[in-house]
Amino acid sequence: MWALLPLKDFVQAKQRLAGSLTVSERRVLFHSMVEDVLGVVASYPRFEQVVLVSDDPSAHLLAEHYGVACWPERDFGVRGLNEVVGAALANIHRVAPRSNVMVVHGDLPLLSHRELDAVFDAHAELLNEGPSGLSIVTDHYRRGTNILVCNPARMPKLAYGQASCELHYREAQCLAIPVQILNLSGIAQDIDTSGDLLRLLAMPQNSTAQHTRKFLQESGIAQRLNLMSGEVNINANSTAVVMNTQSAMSDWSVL
Ligand SMILES: Nc1nc2c(ncn2[C@@H]2O[C@H](COP(=O)(O)OP(=O)(O)OP(=O)(O)O)[C@@H](O)[C@H]2O)c(=O)[nH]1
Ligand SMILES: O=C(O)[C@H](O)COP(=O)(O)O
Repeated sequence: MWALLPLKDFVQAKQRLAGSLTVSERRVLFHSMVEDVLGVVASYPRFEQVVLVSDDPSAHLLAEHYGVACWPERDFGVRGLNEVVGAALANIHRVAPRSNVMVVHGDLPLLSHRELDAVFDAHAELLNEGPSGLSIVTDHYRRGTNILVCNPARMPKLAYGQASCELHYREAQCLAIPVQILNLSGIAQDIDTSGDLLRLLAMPQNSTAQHTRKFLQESGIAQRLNLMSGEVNINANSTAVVMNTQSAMSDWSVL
């Protein structure tokens, strides 16, 4: 099994956090999450090869540091996550035609060897049904595809974006490729929004997400987000009071 990590330009990453984090905070946050993911993936003994696909110089430095490969995205001559992952899978198929590939996203700081074991074991079981299979590890909302395990020789058209879990699942079914959706709590917790960051910060500390937690604490982002979420609650409470007042007033007018 190969691991493939597509990483967009670090300054472009995590746009959905633009309302709460500055550009440079988003860049360092993404770097920290990628370090957490790479720490786990690069030391996982069941991967034959780990390869990043990115044009960002930071990705190339990280690859060197963790002793993994990094393919420049520009070499593929395509743009967009689906196209880049598709081209990289085709390349893996050329150099290692018998290998399956696990596509892992960079925003999964809670990834662990224990959960990778669970994905490997579940996928091996799926392959008892035939030579190809598709395993999707989805997110908390069962919408996204945080990890995809596939055989590049026989797989559905990639559909990362909105509701990709369902699209990947249905397309595999149409092509009669055995397919399964896996729920694993660490992998399910990708970091897209400030709510995701608050959930991560509220979790008991363990050996996962260490770079990410350290950055959030030392940068002051953790304190800032907690403060902001307190303010949101206060505002939500006052809105509730106003609504009660209004309904009380309408009761009065009815009387
Ligand atoms: N190499 C490469 N990786 C990509 C590209 N687009 C997304 N990715 C990576 O794919 C994974 C999922 O990314 P997205 O959810 O699309 O983007 P994101 O940066 O996590 O979040 P948003 O900017 O808020 O959408 C992350 O590891 C990204 O870095 C791309 O065009 N090229
Ligand atoms: O289709 C998907 O699952 C997304 O592109 C994955 O990434 P996100 O959950 O970070 O958006």
